Amino acid sequence: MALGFIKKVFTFGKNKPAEEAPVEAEDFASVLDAAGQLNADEPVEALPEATDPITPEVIETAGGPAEDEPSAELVIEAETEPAAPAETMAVEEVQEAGESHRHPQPEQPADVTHGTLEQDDDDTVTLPKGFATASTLEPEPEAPAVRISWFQRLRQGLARTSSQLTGQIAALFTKRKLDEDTLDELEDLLIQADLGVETAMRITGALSSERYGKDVSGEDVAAIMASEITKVLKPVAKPLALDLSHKPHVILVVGVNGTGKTTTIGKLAAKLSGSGLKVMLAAGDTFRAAAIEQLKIWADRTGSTFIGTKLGADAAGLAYDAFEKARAEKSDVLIIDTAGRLQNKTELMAELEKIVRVLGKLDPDAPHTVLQTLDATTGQNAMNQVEIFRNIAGVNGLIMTKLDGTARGGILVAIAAKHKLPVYFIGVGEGVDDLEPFEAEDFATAIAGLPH
Ligand SMILES: Nc1nc2c(ncn2[C@@H]2O[C@H](COP(=O)(O)OP(=O)(O)OP(=O)(O)O)[C@@H](O)[C@H]2O)c(=O)[nH]1
Repeated sequence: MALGFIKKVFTFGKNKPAEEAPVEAEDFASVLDAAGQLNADEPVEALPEATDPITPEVIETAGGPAEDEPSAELVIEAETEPAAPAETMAVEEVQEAGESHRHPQPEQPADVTHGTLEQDDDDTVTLPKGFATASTLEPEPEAPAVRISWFQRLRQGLARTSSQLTGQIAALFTKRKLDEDTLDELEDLLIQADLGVETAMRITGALSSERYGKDVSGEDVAAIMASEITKVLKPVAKPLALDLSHKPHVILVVGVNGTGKTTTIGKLAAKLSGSGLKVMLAAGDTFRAAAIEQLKIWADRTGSTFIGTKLGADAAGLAYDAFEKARAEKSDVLIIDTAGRLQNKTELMAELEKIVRVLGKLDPDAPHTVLQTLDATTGQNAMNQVEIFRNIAGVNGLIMTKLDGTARGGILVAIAAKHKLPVYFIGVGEGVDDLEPFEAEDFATAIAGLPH
């Protein structure tokens, strides 16, 4: 099916199996330390300066309201389990030496099927698990070994959040009948765990209607909590829909500095390029040399094309140049990194608005996805950040990072309840494969400390 005639849409997520790595581990080792971070001693080649395609003083409203639902024409098709990006293996190898918290890529069962996407030149692209093309609504086949392995990692990541919560709940419900006092105390606990007032009330309401006046155990509460949290999360747990008829589908990544933008872009690029898609990464955070260099390293290690500019250059100009270059080179996906200096909100707003506006000059629908990264460890701040970036840049999807090792994972539930924006992926580590599609039930079960 030629892309020129049929709008190809596929969705994106889930883990991939490991396979051969054509890139040598030492290629990464030379520029990255064991945590996958930039080795400052390693030089990065000089970058061309971007031109400014528009006059900066004309500031229009950017983005528009965030969309809660992807377009109805985004249809999902059966998919197959793809080959893992080569970089995944190489990074694992690099990490083996020094990082005990890294998890090996799970073994892929032999019977997992593959998603394919025919390109213009009749080449067939094998999509990673979690991607789909447009001609079928078939659910993706289960891959039990991968799911179990992923759930264990998720539980491990959310252990601090769940053990704090379940420990307090268990203490509260030791030999107590469910009455108004215990319900009030439970509500306070749930709110303190960052789950949000709305979800806390949902849980106590459900518990009250099922068990009022009866003996209640911590396990009973956990089961009801998991069920109610699943209901809150299900509507936002969506795959990232890519419309490849755009060539490139432009993803603008926004968020406060340090929330994991660059790392997440690298992880996404690894998934996409690993499935055979042509990916370009644009270093739109022109304020920090390290951010530019870090993105270049991610481009190299994921086999993506890199475009950057000089420090302090116009980010919108870079975005414009990147879009033109990605188009000329027929890239499938262009991912643009941005600065996230909330310290100067006016400047940040002007910059992001301008990026959105110049991209719109080349394609009125661009950026096709505006993705915000949120750092789970910041708790309620993450909630406020969605408010801000949604207004500034028209955020229409979220990725929550650093869910590993935080006691504040509950904030994802509060954000889902309030903003109702799709949550595409969650980050549970710094490694290239530590990004997983967001699954409502898995997350709710893990946070409630229940077995899968
Ligand atoms: N533990 C953990 N660390 C993460 C995760 N995602 C990103 N990080 C780390 O968070 C730090 C900041 O990540 P960056 O990708 O540089 O964040 P950024 O938003 O691009 O920040 P700036 O470059 O300052 O704009 C790095 O040390 C990452 O390795 C995650 O899911 N878990």
